[in-house]
Amino acid sequence: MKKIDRGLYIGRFQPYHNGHHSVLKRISEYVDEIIIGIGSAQLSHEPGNPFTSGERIMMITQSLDELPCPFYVIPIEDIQRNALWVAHVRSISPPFSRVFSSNPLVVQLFAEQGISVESPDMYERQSHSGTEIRRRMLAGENWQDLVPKAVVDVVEEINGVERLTRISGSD
Ligand SMILES: Nc1ncnc2c1ncn2[C@@H]1O[C@H](COP(=O)(O)OP(=O)(O)OP(=O)(O)O)[C@@H](O)[C@H]1O
Ligand SMILES: NC(=O)c1ccc[n+]([C@@H]2O[C@H](COP(=O)(O)O)[C@@H](O)[C@H]2O)c1
Repeated sequence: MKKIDRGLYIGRFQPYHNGHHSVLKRISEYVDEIIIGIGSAQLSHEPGNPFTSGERIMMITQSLDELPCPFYVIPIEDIQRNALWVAHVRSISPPFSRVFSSNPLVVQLFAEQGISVESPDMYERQSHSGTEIRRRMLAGENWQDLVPKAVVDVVEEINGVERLTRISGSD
């Protein structure tokens, strides 16, 4: 049976931005397939987590139409027990042999289960973070240049900036 080198990349993607996009394009050069795990999938309509998992799936899928390897996007809800989280992820994900994340808790939890985690280099981190993009959306500043065009289209389709403004009590 052929062993497929499948990598798991986890994030909240609130929203998906050019930093995530550059990491995924880089990873796709050396794994056979990629699983993109949408963390905190149950959260939406909060200032720090404005978009639903379905909306995040649209952002990611539409941005990655030219990725050179197959990819899967799966929602992963949080659970109350960190010690069981890796088993939870494995129970719902396609099988994977490695993980990509820079989140220290994610790195620790997978390492404790004997799964190596690679932390890809950051891409222009000062501007390319979900926090900065949400701040710019609220401030009426340019956020569109920090995300793939497909993400701009999805945010427009769902009136995402208006939603974020309302739930942040900023209008
Ligand atoms: N600019 C970037 N370049 C490369 N990787 C990034 C960048 N920003 C975030 N990541 C990584 O992407 C993964 C998912 O992160 P996440 O979706 O929380 O993005 P974030 O920009 O850090 O969001 P937030 O600011 O909302 O916490 C994490 O491993 C994180 O380290
Ligand atoms: N106990 C848990 O449910 C648990 C533990 C570790 C990470 N996570 C999730 O993994 C994701 C990690 O993504 P970030 O790197 O974007 O923070 C987050 O959604 C976080 O909530 C969940």
